[in-house]
Amino acid sequence: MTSVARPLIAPSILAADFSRLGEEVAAVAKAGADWIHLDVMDGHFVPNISFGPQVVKALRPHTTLPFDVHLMIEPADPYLEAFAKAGADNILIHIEAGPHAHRSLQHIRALGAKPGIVLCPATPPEAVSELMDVVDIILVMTVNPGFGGQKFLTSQLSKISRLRDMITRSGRDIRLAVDGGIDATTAPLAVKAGADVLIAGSAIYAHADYAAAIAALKPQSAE
Ligand SMILES: O=C(CO)[C@@H](O)[C@H](O)COP(=O)(O)O
Repeated sequence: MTSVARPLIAPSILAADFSRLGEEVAAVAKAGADWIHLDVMDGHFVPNISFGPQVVKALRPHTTLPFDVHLMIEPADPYLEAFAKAGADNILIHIEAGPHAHRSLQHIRALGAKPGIVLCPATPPEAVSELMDVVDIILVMTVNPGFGGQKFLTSQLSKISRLRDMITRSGRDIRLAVDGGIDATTAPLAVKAGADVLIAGSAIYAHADYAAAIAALKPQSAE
């Protein structure tokens, strides 16, 4: 297994208080977050609905941190430009959400955002092997997407390790993110397997002290 020091922490606002989203974004930024993770759900690709580009745009003035926008929508292509214009820095699409991921990722880069690809738990790491030259971020879902507060799937740890090896072999600077059930117990497992971005909703927003919650996700060796 590979160990990656100093993982980035990206709070998922899905677990925030939606009646005060702007304040919630600013609060985690102040508490030491590195990115803000925004989950976009369409009620079709995943069985839940969250928000669209207007909310991303409304939140943009509340922090200068990068916005990591995870599109759980199918199709994604018609909406890429709207999310880029709304202020998304990273735009991530699912490999399972359409046949032309390569084209979509190139489009995201042309829009001026960093392209990312997301894998559901059932998808093998090799599914993204032909995309290594066009992605800046690979996101391994450690739960089935659609809801926060689910249990971390330890079955995904070997996938993280294999993707870390694929990234090393590519020679490219690709971030390897994990999302779903990340807390103080599972974060070190994901980092040991090779993850360098930890996305967490409940483990941060359900905590009274956001700074302490973010610090608790950082492995001791990364302090
Ligand atoms: O994309 C998703 C869920 O589909 C995640 O970003 C969750 O929002 C993470 O929530 P926790 O598992 O950390 O509560």
